Amino acid sequence: MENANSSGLARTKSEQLVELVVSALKSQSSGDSVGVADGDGGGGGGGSLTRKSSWRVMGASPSRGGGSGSRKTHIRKTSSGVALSRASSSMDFSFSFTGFTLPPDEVSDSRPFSDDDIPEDIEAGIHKPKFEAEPTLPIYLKFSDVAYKVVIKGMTKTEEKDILKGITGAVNPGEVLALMGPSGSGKTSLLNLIGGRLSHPTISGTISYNDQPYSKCLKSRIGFVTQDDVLSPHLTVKETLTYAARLKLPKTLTREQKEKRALDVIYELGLERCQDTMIGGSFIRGVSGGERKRVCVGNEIIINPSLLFLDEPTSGLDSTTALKMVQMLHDIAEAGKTVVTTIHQPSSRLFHKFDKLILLGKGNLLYFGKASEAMDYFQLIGCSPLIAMNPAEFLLDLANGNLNDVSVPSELEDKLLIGNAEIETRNGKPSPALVQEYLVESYETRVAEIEKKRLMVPTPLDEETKAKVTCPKREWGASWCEQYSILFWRGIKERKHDYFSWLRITQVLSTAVILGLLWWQSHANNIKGLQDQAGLLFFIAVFWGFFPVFTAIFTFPQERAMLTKERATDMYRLSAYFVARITSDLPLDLVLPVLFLFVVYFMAGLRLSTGPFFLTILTVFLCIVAAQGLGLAIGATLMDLKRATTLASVTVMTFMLAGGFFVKRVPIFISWIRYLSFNYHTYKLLLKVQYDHITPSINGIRIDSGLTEVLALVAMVFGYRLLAYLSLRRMKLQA
Ligand SMILES: Nc1ncnc2c1ncn2[C@@H]1O[C@H](COP(=O)(O)OP(=O)(O)OP(=O)(O)O)[C@@H](O)[C@H]1O
Repeated sequence: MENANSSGLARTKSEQLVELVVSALKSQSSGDSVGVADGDGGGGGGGSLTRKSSWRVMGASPSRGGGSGSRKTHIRKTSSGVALSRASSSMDFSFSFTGFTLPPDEVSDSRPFSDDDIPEDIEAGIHKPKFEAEPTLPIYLKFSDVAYKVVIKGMTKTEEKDILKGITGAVNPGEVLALMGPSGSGKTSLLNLIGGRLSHPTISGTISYNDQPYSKCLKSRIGFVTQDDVLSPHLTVKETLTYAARLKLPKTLTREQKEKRALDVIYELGLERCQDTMIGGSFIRGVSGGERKRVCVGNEIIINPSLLFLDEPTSGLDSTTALKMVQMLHDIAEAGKTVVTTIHQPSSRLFHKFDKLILLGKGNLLYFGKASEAMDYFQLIGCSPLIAMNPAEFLLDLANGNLNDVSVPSELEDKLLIGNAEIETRNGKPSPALVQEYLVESYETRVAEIEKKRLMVPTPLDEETKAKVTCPKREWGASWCEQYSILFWRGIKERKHDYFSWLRITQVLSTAVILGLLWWQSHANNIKGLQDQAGLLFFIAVFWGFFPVFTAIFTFPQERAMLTKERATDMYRLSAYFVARITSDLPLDLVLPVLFLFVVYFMAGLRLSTGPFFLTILTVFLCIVAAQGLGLAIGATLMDLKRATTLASVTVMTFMLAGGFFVKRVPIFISWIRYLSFNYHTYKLLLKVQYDHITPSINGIRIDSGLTEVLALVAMVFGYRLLAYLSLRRMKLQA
């Protein structure tokens, strides 16, 4: 093993410190981080951040990038202590809110990277200049007797289901609270409730933040990492975090400071090597699962939150990566944050990283207290493992009511002796329901009251600090114009892949060539030729009415999860998002029709003059933008792709039939429908552009000034979009 002394780069700090670290390394056989307190640093109980120096001493392997077999020693000093880790075997990233540090030079290599890779700059032992992070408000979270039920409407009857039944708990700054329990026990519901994400008339109990109720301004102090990683697949790690920083961080910071904060987070989370790699998704190879999770965490910690909630941050990760993740949460808490996380089946090493634990079973509270004391508590009530067991496995077995390899409490044994078949399972153990009942009762009689009394003790903060969790109005990180500009460019980056896909270009160009060949050098100098060309113009009006509708209906249903997540943290105004979304589509949407018309116009020999050519392009643009509006409105109103595509196909077909080409004599009671059809207005405008110098009417359609058609299309452009916007607003209220 190499140690710090072997690195020439590490000799810039005092020999004493290096010795201290080396001895710590020797004593550390597990590979976990070792923190050596320097003064009163470590705990973070008070929660406020102090300015700290931050430097790292790295025992680098001789070659940058490191041989696969080499072990690397990481030493980090902060004023709160010296942190050391051996990255090859364990932690290759750690979090320190002891002050953001300058990131290394950008690493050009963007290959997908393994979680075990060690960032080159860390190996090189570059000294990081200190960064001043604003201290965060310490938040004491308490919740008492929290209950939540839902009404489930069945085919025949409606019944109430208790999701949470009187849950009590608390977590302080500097602590990590783990919510554990079997699947469906209510962990996510509890997390959403205490994270201010769930409001429902059936919720009862009290939840307080520094003894104050939830207020909207807490949103900017809370980070919430959801179970599903909602990220844009086409953005790189760096882009994702930079956009988040620019939108979320306060207006008082400059753009450069915000971008630097994003780089600091990348550095703190050990994401340097993949910062230029796309996030990826189902169809695009991107970063690894562990990196993805870290990006999600980065997205939330970028605002330097006081309270961090995480829903299953370790799900889908291997045990080493999961341990790194939990170690990181531990580091975040140590910097004075309050961390609450749900966890499924932690390894025993991971279990011991939690300060407090809540064990849930079918919505009941089975244990709340120090994680380290959970085993003692269950031993006290007569449930001890009979074989060596991972504590988490033991607790989950209990929460499931499974007493295999666990001693049966005497109280339950007595009940079994009475010989009631309903309470006994085949292997002679008490039934899960009976075990659950016993555990709930034991907790209620032995612990619950004491814990509730403890919660009554006021938070150790002065009134002014406590009041900081309430505020009259919310603050945006950026002005409306900045939000618009950031979201506009983000939209362009996200979707440029879709728009310029070769498939789409081939589709449009091949249609154009086929049309050009079918109408090759057609002439409008006789009635038959005129009618033929009118057919082509009608097809153009239908083609460019059809495509935009069917691409636009996907817009909001596909972005719903992202929009809900980002709006939940007040990242931007809905209006800024909406305007950015619809305008960022425009330049890209207008390129393809220009290509299309260049091919068709000249191959088909339409009116060869500059004015009509550009007016044709303008007419098609107007048609596209109006049709897009319809697609956006349908998508935003229904928010369900199946229903949206069904409605869109019926509407588009109706508009096409009412477009004035197929039926000339429409019954009066239904003839109004043509005025709703953008195909009709586009067709009329195209006829005007091509033939107003030849004839006053074609196929029974009168050619007039064209003003009505332009006004109708403009009204559709704005009207449909307004409808879409209002539907999104309504969706937000429901979310
Ligand atoms: N809105 C709801 N309507 C109906 N049932 C609900 C609702 N919300 C939660 N539930 C039910 O409540 C129970 C707890 O759900 P929750 O998601 O909180 O569990 P969990 O412990 O987080 O599960 P997992 O570990 O599988 O994610 C589940 O049985 C779930 O089906």
